[in-house]
Amino acid sequence: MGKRIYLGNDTAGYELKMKCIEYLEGKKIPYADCGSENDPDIESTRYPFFAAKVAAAVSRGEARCGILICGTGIGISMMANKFRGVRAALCTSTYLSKMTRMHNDANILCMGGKTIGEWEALDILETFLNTEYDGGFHDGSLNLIKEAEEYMYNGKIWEQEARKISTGSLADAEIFDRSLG
Ligand SMILES: O=C(CO)[C@H](O)[C@H](O)COP(=O)(O)O
Repeated sequence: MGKRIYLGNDTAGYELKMKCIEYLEGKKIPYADCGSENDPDIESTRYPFFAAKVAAAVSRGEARCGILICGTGIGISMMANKFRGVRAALCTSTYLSKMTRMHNDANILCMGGKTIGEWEALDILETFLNTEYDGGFHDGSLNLIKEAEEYMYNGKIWEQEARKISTGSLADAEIFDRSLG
């Protein structure tokens, strides 16, 4: 069996996650449901726990990709992006879903259970799963993100390398330096 798609949600994302699971089952795509379950007897679940389960699996290379759903998709994407190697993208349209695969090689799709309808969400999901990363020019940008991760995790100085990757002029490099503070 190939790698599974990992799904996670909070209470507000539960219904849409179940629709995504129906879709995956219909297509016989293997998945792992990391919760939360919808238990009316407990208070609302907290999205960071479920984002962490999915993001850790993606970060370790155990998952094909992730799907995370909270009310808006915002909080759950914020948490997922704390994990090394995770590129979680909040998508509200099929266009964004296509672009984030082609340009960002996003490995977690985030959606808002309260902000989009079922059919739009499934179209976004299908596009996410069926769009390949373009590579080429975009590798340079992803390398900069990786360098920033090394800096955050290992304290490596990455500015010089980032400047080399930058194809811009000296003026661009100066703007880049300023943005690093
Ligand atoms: O969207 C979210 C985070 O970005 C959460 O789903 C939302 O904050 C949960 O709120 P509630 O428990 O009132 O549904």
